[in-house]
Amino acid sequence: MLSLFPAVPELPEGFRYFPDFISPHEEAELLETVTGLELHPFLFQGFEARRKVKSYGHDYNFDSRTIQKGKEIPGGLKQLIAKVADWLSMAFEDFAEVLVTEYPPGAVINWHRDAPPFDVIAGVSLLSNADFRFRPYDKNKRGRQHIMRMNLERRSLYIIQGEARSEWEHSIAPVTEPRYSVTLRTLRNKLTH
Ligand SMILES: O=C(O)CCC(=O)C(=O)O
Ligand SMILES: [Fe+2]
Repeated sequence: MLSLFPAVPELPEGFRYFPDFISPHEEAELLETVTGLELHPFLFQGFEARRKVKSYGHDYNFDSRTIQKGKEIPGGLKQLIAKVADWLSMAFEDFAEVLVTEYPPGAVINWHRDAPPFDVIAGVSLLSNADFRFRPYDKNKRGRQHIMRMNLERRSLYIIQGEARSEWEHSIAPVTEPRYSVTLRTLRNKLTH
């Protein structure tokens, strides 16, 4: 049963985790959609990461640090977006950006906070589990004991907002099996175009 009570109370404030947010059938349908998309290696300051991405709705450019209107959201993702919006009592349109990421075996996402223009982050995991980590953003508060780890299960949903968004960074350790994620993000300030 899905419940609004956080399943992982010891993780940072503002992080919520809901295992089995989608059914195996919904996961299979989403996998059909995401494996049919043309993803490209994530590029940052000329460095090519092993994970592949594609964003829809709006695009954040990491080099110019600006946000622009992007590609149309694929039909096969719309039901998921509606389900997440419903679950959070938000509107479909609140999710300005939809990011699809593919992690081939060995791929990671390094320590980061998501880009400043975004506000709430919702992540759905597909195909395999991941070793998801948090550490304080403030270097002075960091130590080995401050890394919090959790097993992010396939078909789960997580939400990052509040302190988990502003005071903590997150990362994913090298995956051992292929994994996909669909990340939905709201904007801090509504765009005028
Ligand atoms: O794959 C995930 O669930 C995490 C993705 C992520 O942290 C990001 O794209 O900012
Ligand atoms: Fe992130």
